[in-house]
Amino acid sequence: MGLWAIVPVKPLRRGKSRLASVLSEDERALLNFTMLSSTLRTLQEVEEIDQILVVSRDPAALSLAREYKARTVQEDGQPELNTALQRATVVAQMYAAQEILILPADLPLLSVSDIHRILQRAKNPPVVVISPDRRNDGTNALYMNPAGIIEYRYGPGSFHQHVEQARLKGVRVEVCQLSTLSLDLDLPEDLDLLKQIEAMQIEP
Ligand SMILES: Nc1nc2c(ncn2[C@@H]2O[C@H](COP(=O)(O)OP(=O)(O)OP(=O)(O)O)[C@@H](O)[C@H]2O)c(=O)[nH]1
Ligand SMILES: C=C(OP(=O)(O)O)C(=O)O
Repeated sequence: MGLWAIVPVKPLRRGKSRLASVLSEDERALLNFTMLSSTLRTLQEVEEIDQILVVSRDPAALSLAREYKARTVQEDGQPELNTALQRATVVAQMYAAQEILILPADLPLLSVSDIHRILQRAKNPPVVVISPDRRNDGTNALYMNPAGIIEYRYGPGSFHQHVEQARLKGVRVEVCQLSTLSLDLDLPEDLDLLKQIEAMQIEP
């Protein structure tokens, strides 16, 4: 069944640990909750997405996902992002998903138009579309058609790793640079940048 968007989420109280020097545990949990809600709201607005799937080991994250009519995959075993995504992809394939779009829950400026831009580049499969982070190091959005055509290589240098995976499989790669989607909140400097952007937007 069509296009599935998969959102991986760490336990809400544990995610964004690299912001611990500037945010308390409660603040990080609230930030994670807010960013997951906003990601799910944005995905719900994209008509082309047939199903949202959230993979997490946190019952609170999974329960929030269900409020947005998302399907859920409960993670178990050793926490590992690529394993979690692989498992979620197998579930999507069981429902005959043809296309997969992976979006982490830490993209505070993600918009519907970002997703449309990715989907515009996704014509004529087989194809992999990658939106890197602003450092051209990580992978902020990863689209593939058909589902499962490449293996997940999230972690340091994942942008180049995913490009390489696609090349190994002989699949066309589209790199989609989008300024809003390129900001993921990892480090205190990313939070500072977000605050600057938000301040600019509310000025007359
Ligand atoms: N389901 C699942 N999601 C994960 C896992 N690791 C990371 N994620 C999610 O994948 C996305 C990208 O992860 P990171 O940018 O490393 O975020 P993070 O792990 O919260 O950040 P740090 O704790 O600071 O390393 C975020 O939405 C995370 O919640 C995992 O083991 N399982
Ligand atoms: C795991 C990743 O996320 P980040 O770089 O945000 O930690 C990645 O982009 O591969």
